[in-house]
Amino acid sequence: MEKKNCLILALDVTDRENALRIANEVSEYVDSIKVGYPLVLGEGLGIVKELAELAPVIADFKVADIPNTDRLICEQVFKAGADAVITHGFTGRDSLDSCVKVAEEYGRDVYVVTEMSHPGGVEFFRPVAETIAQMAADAGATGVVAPATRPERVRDIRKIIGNDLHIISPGVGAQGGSAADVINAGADWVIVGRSIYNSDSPADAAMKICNDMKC
Ligand SMILES: O=C1C[C@H](C(=O)O)N([C@@H]2O[C@H](COP(=O)(O)O)[C@@H](O)[C@H]2O)C(=O)N1
Repeated sequence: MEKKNCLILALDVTDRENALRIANEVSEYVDSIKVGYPLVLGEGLGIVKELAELAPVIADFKVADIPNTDRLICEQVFKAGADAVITHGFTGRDSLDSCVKVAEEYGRDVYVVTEMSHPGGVEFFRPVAETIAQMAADAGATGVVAPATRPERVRDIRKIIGNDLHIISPGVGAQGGSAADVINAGADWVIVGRSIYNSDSPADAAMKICNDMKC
């Protein structure tokens, strides 16, 4: 993913028409579009290829199964046209290796969740987030997901993974995180959904976030 504006749109709408409208409106401001279960369950995996015409697509399926099932999921994700996949790390090194292997076969990217951004993210992820981050680095993942709601955790995780891996950071706006603060803490991109797609002007909302970050 080329870094231009440091902004990833989390397109968590559930209908194709709205998704394509918003994606077209903000495409000049976003480096990537993250698509997850809400849109894919609503419209099918075909939406990935349509959106990939506008920007690289990150498939956020939080892949978290045994290695063989992870392999099958990642193969479908990349065949559908996604440039990257988001996986969990708590399922262990063998499952992550399976995702990374498929990504390497397709020349695509893998991002690993370390600590989630919502309040519950500290209950079980907090104690293992650094271990998962180190595993992601050791396994050759492209990067990790770390919480914009806790910029200090992004600093901690950056110390673990060094500067070779990317940090993509959700939790800006609707969850209370600041785009500028988390970029200053070491994130490479922020992931923003509701503050953009629920705005009366998604393009203006995206532009303002980009201006705030000055990345
Ligand atoms: O810890 C995580 C992991 C996960 C992710 O990015 O992998 N996300 C996703 O990031 C987006 C934030 O949306 P909004 O809150 O701006 O509307 C949503 O698509 C969430 O599913 C998090 O919010 N926190």
